[in-house]
Amino acid sequence: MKNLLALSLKTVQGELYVLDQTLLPHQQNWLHCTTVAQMVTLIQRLQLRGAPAIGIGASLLLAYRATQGDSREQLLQAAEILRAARPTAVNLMNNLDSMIQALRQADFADAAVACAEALFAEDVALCQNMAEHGAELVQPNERLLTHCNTGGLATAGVGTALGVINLAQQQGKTIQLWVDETRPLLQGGRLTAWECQQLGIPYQLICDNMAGMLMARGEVDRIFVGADRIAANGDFANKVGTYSLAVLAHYHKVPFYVVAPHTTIDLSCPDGSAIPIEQRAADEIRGVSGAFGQTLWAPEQASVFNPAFDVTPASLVTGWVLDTGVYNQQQIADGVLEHIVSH
Ligand SMILES: CSC[C@H]1O[C@H](OP(=O)(O)O)[C@H](O)[C@@H]1O
Repeated sequence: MKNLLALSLKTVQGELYVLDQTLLPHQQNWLHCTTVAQMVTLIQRLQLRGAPAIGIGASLLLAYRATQGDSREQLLQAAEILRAARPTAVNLMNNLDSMIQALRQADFADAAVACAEALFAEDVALCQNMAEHGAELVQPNERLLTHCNTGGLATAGVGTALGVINLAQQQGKTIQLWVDETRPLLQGGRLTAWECQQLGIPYQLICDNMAGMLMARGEVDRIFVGADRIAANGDFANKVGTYSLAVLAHYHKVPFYVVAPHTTIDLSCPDGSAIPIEQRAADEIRGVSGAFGQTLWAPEQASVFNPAFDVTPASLVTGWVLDTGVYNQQQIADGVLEHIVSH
């Protein structure tokens, strides 16, 4: 395997390493990943997270196993196990389906390595294309808002929504960014804040429940979020809290954009109701770290509802920023997503 370098993934002399995102921003700990079970755990614990990144990480692990002499049958079984690691982000399934096709070739080991490397390179290019299309929407001095983490940590390239925001900043548009902390795992407060500090993006961290009052005060000009799966009608699943943001944006007439590569589109989902939503452990919500280093716990007996994602209907979306361009509701209703996926 080639040496590959992304913010949360790298291959060095044929070995695969994953940056443990649960320890960011305070520790940068690269984990050497050699087994399927290890990769499944990394994905399920969100040590490796972000729709594109988990698809690429799983594919690179499969390619690594191929270089270690695993048989085609072992690799096909591994692909099915990896494919089921998390249920919502369709990039995982799409990428592994490409790997499964490669494993059906006669020279399956070389084909698997080539496929994983191609998926990595593809995502780098898709991220750049999304950034360029999306940054054109941003006007100078706008106050932008984003939810969760959609930067380099979540992809192989510059990111999706945060890639758009970063390029607008690089173009000298002097934007400001409101960063939703994104309860319960603080992908915004820990990861987007960390990326913004490295990128020099001026940001202010807010609790998710503050976005509404900022919009009411006219302090949000445009919102960019990512996606884990986009249905054929343009509905999409993204980190929980996205739907609430979209409703508030609609009410306050704030332009609301979803940014995703075409590898996030799933035409087998006719609308958002068909998107499987991952349910996660109760303790992710029951436990909150206090300001003095202690953990504040809700009652152990507390019954908890902890969906990792929610679904935003296309009717609340101003535009879809994809690697192929920016699309409005009419274009989505006219079936542009099917055209994009089939070409
Ligand atoms: C470009 S990442 C897309 C998406 O993935 C994140 O979910 P998670 O942190 O659970 O992997 C979040 O929904 C991002 O918007």
